[in-house]
Amino acid sequence: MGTRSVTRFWEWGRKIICVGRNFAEHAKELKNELPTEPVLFLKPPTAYVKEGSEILVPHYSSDLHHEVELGVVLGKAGREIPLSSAMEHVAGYALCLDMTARDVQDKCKAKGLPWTLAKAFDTSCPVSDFIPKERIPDPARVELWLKVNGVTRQRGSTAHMIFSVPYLISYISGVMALEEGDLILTGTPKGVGAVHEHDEIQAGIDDVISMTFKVSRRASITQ
Ligand SMILES: O=C(O)/C=C/C(=O)CC(=O)C(=O)O
Ligand SMILES: [Mg+2]
Repeated sequence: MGTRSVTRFWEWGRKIICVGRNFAEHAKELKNELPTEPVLFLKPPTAYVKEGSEILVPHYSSDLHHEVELGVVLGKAGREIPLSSAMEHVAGYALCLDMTARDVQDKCKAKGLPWTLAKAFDTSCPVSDFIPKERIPDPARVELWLKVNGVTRQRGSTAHMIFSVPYLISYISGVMALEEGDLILTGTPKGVGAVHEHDEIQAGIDDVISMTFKVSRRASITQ
C-alpha cells in the first residue's frame, strides 16, 4: 500500500469537528444569542461526499439546509495547542458544506437533545479537493459563496468570524486531541436556506476553488 497523503483527508476516517454560530449575522437569522465560547459538534467520516456523488436528503427530513463553510485540514497532531503555534498544525483547507436537517435540528433544540440526526447523516459533509495552505495566506480573508440553481444564497467573508481559525484550533485541542487528517468546519455566514431533490448547489471561494453537487432524496429504510 502506498503512503497516504493528507491531500486526500476524506479517506483517512478521521473526525470532523464543526463550529456553530461563529458568524453574528447567521446566529441572528436563526434567532440565537451570540456565543461567548465556540459551539462545537461532530460529524462522522461517513458524512463525507465528493463531487460526482449526490447529497442525499435524509428520509426523516423535509427541510434540508445548505451552510457553506471554510474547512481547515490538520497536518500535525496536538493537544492543548498554544494560540501562538496553532497555524503550524494546518496542512491546508477545503471548501465544505455543513448540510443540516433544520426541521430535525429545531425539534432537537426544543427537546434539549443533541444535533446528531440533524447534522451527522450520510452525505452531510460535501467537501472540495484539498487546498494547499499557501493558496490561502490568511484564513481571515476568505470570500465564501453559495448558489442554488444559479441563484446566490450565501456570500460572506471569514473576516466576520467571531472566533478565528488559530483560536478555534487552540480551543478545540483543549477539549479533544487533534490528529493529522482531522477537518474543522469553521461556521457559516448568513443566508442559509432549503434545498430540494434535483437542485444543484454550487459553492466557491473567490479566486481559489468551486464545486458543484446535485441533491437527491434518500429512500426510506424499510425494516
Ligand atoms: O442554533 C441553531 O439554530 C443552528 C445552529 C447551526 O446550525 C450552527 C452551524 O452549524 C453554523 O453556524 O455553521
Ligand atoms: Mg454549520
